[in-house]
Amino acid sequence: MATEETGAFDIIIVGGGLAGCVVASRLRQRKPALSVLVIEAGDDLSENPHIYSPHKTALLLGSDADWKYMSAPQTNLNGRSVYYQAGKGLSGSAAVNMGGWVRGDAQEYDQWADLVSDRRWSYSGLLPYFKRTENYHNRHGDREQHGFDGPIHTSSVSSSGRQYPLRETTRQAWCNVGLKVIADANNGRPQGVAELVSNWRDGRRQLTSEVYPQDGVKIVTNALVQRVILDSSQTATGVELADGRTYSVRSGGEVIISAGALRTPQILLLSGIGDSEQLSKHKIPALVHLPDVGRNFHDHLMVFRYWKLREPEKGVAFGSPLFKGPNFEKGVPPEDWLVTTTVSSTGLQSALAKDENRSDQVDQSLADRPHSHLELTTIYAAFGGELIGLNIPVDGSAIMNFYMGCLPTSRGSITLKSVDPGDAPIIDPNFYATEADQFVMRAGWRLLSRLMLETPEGNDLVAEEIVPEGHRSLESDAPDNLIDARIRMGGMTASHFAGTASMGSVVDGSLKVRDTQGLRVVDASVIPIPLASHYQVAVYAIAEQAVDIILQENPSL
Ligand SMILES: Cc1cc2nc3c(=O)[nH]c(=O)nc-3n(C[C@H](O)[C@H](O)[C@H](O)COP(=O)(O)OP(=O)(O)OC[C@H]3O[C@@H](n4cnc5c(N)ncnc54)[C@H](O)[C@@H]3O)c2cc1C
Repeated sequence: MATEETGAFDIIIVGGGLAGCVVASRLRQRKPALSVLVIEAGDDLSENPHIYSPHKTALLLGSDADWKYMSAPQTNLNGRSVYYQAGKGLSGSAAVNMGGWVRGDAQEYDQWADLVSDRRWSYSGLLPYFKRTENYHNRHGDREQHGFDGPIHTSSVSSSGRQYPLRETTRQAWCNVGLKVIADANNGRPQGVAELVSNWRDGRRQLTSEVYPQDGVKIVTNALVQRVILDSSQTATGVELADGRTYSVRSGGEVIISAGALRTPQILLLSGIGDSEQLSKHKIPALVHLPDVGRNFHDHLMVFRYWKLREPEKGVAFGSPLFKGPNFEKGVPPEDWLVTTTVSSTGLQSALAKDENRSDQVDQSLADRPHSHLELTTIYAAFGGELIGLNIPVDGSAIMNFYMGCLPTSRGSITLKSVDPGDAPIIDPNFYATEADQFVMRAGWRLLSRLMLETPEGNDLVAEEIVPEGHRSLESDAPDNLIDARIRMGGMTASHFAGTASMGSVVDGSLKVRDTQGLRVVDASVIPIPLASHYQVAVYAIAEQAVDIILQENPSL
């Protein structure tokens, strides 16, 4: 039975994740008189013993701080379902993430702004907000590009004092495959070999709910929001929880959905906002027909490869008793360089042309200049091999590569499984569905083969590739079908899910849900196209800009 909680708030935020905590904090800092309510499905995670330490991050997988989703079977990944970790609790996925601080390439932000005809979302439009979040580790860094008094302290491998034995070897190997070292990849021009930057601060996670103080914000945890309540003029008047409790916003106030890209579309749909056909299938009254809710789901597909070291006794990888010391506790994963690069434009053009025969939504501009299509790294550890049937001992005898396609053209969806908000939605990233994505991922595979098998440094370092049963090591000239087989076998999410309440179709440039009043979405759902970034940086900036927009555009607050 519905029970109404007393008092009407100025602002109700659904989801106390990364974006929700930023918006709540900044609104109260700017206007202390505002009454702000945050409703979060999970716990306050600040007491969780595994949250703060980089080396305990792996223990959060499958814990109470993880929603523990499985995707729909992926046709193009051998029918496998992919595990989707997502943060559940205050600070959301920022409480469980790896801490990579990767702003991405200005080109995609500019394309986003073009798509929605709103320069606020271009790279230069977002730059003040990237800077507002950031407390950049290099005091001599570029002041045009970096912030030095924001709440999030960044650190690079060297600024944190980490010293890995393979630093010079891996740097040289990347140079030998034709890539250049750059001093700063977080200035909108990331292509090259750059030191990994993260937001571990002296080896400790900066929990969003702490570094963005929640003073004066009313926070309700362990409370699952079922739907937004709309009145007859489609104005948001409050929210209803799965247990029947309701909370109201005062006239002129706002409901902000910040439940993340997997759950925000579910809440919209359960509120009667979405594709009327899907809503009628679930007998939900269709209040606002917005067919794109839950569509345009994009995510980065990532793949690991493993290498047996020639001289494991040298202690260059995690697991060896020689690989230790406080420097190794200041961040994860153990690696020096993050590499961003493009692919051959002629190859990509012909892949895009093949896709065009099947769909009219192919973005040919992806091949018109050198976009940041690939991100790659060498990690001085070997984990996650079980996924492809490998049992690699954690004894320092192996290292691995990670790589991901940054600008996928495959699009998936989030749809309702049922009307029960406790049921996870159907998560279908539709990975590896296009020729363009296959071309890019094969190019990444081949680049790693060159790096590890065809450079002097790789040859000195590596005895052989550790391959799943029935497969062989694949050199850079291996045929497409053999590379595909390995990608289909091991591909998984890089946890950069977005796009399910996209700007331009579901929300407008001011983050307002179309054809409604007093309702916005502020989280990764609004990102309309893939970015060559790790999304926490983008979401911090989106949330910071959202606060300016809300306060500028809503005179009643
Ligand atoms: C395992 C993992 C590793 C990652 N690594 C990195 C990285 O190294 N670098 C990087 O930049 N990015 C990384 N990311 C991505 C980054 O953390 C996310 O993009 C970012 O947190 C998204 O912010 P958000 O506000 O959209 O959603 P979230 O931070 O996920 O917040 C959503 C919140 O809403 C809550 N919620 C959901 N449904 C409801 C409901 N019905 N009622 C009430 N509350 C609800 C959730 O519990 C959650 O707290 C990673 C993500 C994951 C999952």
